[in-house]
Amino acid sequence: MTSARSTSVATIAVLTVVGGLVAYAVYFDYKRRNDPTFRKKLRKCKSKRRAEKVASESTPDVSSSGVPPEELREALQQIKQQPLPTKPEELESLFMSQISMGEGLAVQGPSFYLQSALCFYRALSVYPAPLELIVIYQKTLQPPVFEVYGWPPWLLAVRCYSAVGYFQFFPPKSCSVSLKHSEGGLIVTADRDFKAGDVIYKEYPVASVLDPDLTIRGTHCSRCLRELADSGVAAVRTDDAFPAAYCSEDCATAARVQYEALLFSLESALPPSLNLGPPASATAREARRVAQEKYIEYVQAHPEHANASVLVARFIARQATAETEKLVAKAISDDDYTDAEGSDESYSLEEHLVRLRFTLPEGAHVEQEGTLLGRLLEAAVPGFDQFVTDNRYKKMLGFIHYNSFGVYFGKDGRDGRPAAKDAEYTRSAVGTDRQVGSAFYTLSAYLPHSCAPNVRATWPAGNTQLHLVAERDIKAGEELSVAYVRVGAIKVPEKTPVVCRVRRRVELMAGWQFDCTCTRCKEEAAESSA
Ligand SMILES: C[S@@+](CC[C@H](N)C(=O)[O-])C[C@H]1O[C@@H](n2cnc3c(N)ncnc32)[C@H](O)[C@@H]1O
Repeated sequence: MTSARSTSVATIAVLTVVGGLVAYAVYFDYKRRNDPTFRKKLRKCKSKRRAEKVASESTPDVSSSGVPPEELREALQQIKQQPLPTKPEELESLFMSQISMGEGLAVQGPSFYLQSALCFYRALSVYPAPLELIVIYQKTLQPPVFEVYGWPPWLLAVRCYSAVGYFQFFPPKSCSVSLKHSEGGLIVTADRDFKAGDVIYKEYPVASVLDPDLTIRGTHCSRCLRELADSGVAAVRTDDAFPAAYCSEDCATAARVQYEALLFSLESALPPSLNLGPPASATAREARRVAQEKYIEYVQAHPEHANASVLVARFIARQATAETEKLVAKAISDDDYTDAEGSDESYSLEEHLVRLRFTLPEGAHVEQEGTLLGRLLEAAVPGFDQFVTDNRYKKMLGFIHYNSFGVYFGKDGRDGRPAAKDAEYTRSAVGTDRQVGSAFYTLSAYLPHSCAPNVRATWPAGNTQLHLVAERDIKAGEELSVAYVRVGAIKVPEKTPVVCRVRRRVELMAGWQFDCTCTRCKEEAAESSA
């Protein structure tokens, strides 16, 4: 694959095949081999882009198309409102017709560029891997058509949702559970019988973060949260803006590839092989450093959502880099989406959030934090700030905060976690105050709470790999539930069941704003009123 990346044409062909982008790959390859005009156009575009790149000293002006932004926005809005087909064959046919119409319009001259670009945009919106398609567009379309979008490629990529069915691919069959619609929303059910103690599935988080006190002490891996004394290798430390120590070269590389390079380093946020722009100037690098410093200072001074804030930043970065990972050789294994085997990523990462419940965090603090994160990302990839609007940031924080797990090791977790003034709740069967850090898991996020849960999230590997273990025998089709809070005694047993019940319910209300309706709560309420 590496050698194939030496020419754009080969890159495109390889990328499309690697990504499983059959429709366009077949179309593109067919045209490339059989259509001399297309080949000529491709060569012309390539040399023009090369000449432009050499001539250009600064970041290209992405809104140089001459199309007024309002007109463009309105046109895109209209496209978004058009209903999309649901069947794969209809989507494919829509995709092909838009591509072909877009190409037809593009060759008719500048007055058709907007219409042509809109066709390509519509094709993009039904495409499962938008960034790959954008790269193909960039390499094949005439620059004015490409640039008429007025947005840089990354921004477009993360804006586009896959229209291909999420439930078709998620959760992966190997997890042995299903997501089902029920009256109360989505539930997770067992695909087969399990015995007490069985591991139902294993899952790595999309984003994880070490607790602030451990980050400062540098005792645990910043990515997999493993205790460094346990890892048997010297910690790999980085000089990046955000303090980080890693248990291994693998973890350090994975963190770098997935989020660190984009968020907290001064290196290019885009893999060089994507060739998406000139290198950043010294001024741009300094602006980036300042933006990172300001964001970090702000997050550290506002501990209310300290872990969730970093998780959101890492999630956003992960979302962007996940798309590019498909384009470049992977430096890490494939196992950080749902389980150790990886999953079929025919949907965008953000689709994992949109079906979950969330609370909307309020206050100027959240807005300010979103703005600072937007500026940090903008300094790394121009245009990215438009993606992190106040409202959007608030929602993402709400999703992640509401659905994250507290990662703890051993039976009862750790002692001595500093008490926070405003507790940041995470789901934890031993209590948030015994965790080493927080993590967001795409599949486990769907698990509801029960005070008598039938499954338990455990971390027996001493890192963020979650093992979902059956607490008792489970029948196929049974709904799975975990404890979001401590439901039994840990070290200090509560004196009476009533005290225990009240504490659980208070914590659930404070952390997740719901009144627990589980069978145990109902039974205990009936007993105490009898
Ligand atoms: C992640 S969701 C659980 C899956 C959920 N059925 C859904 O629609 O996504 C968590 C939400 O489910 C509801 N929930 C979970 N456990 C509950 C419980 N024990 N009692 C009442 N509501 C619960 C609450 O509204 C909570 O906000």
